[in-house]
Amino acid sequence: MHDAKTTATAGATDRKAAALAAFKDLARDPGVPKPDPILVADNVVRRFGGLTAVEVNHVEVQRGSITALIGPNGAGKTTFFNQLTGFDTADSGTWTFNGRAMNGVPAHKVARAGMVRTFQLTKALSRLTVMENMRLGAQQQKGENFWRALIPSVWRGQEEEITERAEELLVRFKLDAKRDDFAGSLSGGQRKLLEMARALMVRPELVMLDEPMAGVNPALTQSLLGHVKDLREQGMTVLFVEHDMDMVRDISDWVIVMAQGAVIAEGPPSTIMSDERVIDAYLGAHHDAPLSESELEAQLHEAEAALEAEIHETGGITAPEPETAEERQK
Ligand SMILES: Nc1ncnc2c1ncn2[C@@H]1O[C@H](COP(=O)(O)OP(=O)(O)OP(=O)(O)O)[C@@H](O)[C@H]1O
Repeated sequence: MHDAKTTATAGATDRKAAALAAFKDLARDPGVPKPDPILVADNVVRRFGGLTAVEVNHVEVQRGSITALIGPNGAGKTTFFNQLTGFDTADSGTWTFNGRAMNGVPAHKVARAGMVRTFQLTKALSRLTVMENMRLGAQQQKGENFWRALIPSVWRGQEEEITERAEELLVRFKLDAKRDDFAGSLSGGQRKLLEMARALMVRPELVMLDEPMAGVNPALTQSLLGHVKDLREQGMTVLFVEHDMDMVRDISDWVIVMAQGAVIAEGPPSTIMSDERVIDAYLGAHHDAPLSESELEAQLHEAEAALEAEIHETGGITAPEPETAEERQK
């Protein structure tokens, strides 16, 4: 039965309710099948020398949900993200996004297919302005099309569309006043917002966030949480890695737990931390000391160098490729 109140708030409540309904009767087993998975991974293995960083037998991510991926330090969460999004090459394994095989697909094509990620250490290039970072989000995630770039009327139209989309997102993320500031002048939290806004330039279906709350001061916490919930309200699927259990409890519909490279448990956020397998994994884990300022800075430089190399490969920040349904299928 629909009364006036439920109708008035239908947009927000329906999405959350639909996500929760999808998980309602699921077993709490690792790899449990979901009613409508957008992402399905099988036997994904990544080794570094003698260390097996990832060994995921089977996992599914439910479409339209906010799913948290948690686990102790070194569990393989970021490495697993890297495999799925084409930023690193798995030793073996297969995975599909919307039913389409994605293993071996390079990062910009993964993004073009509608699956984007953000980074633990934000990759916002500090020597580019906020707007330039946004424009780069459209181009860099989509790759270059040499022939289209030769037809000025085509790319001029796209340039306008890209600028318009960037402006719209900057307003939504309250970064429009910073449009012409260097990304390097932003606070940690503002960089996280920029990273999320930049990922949305390609209108993704699945947004993968790597520790969206790390380094964010409390003043921006609620705003970031709101933006993540908003992604689901707009029909996107969210998979995020996070250590902050308050955030996990607050926003996720379902939690997947990794330890020592494998998925060891799944369940609702309200009870997952009382699962014995999860307690054992956290108690048995080696706890790293938090990174020092200089270690964080060094990692940021490394991430920027990697991104700069990537930009160099894809050829700068001009002449982005158009986005059409036909192009996305390629
Ligand atoms: N490029 C690499 N070379 C060698 N070992 C690596 C590399 N990347 C990750 N590892 C190792 O793989 C394991 C998994 O690391 P990963 O960063 O994926 O874990 P995580 O769950 O994301 O951890 P955290 O929560 O601390 O970010 C760790 O033991 C890590 O040291």
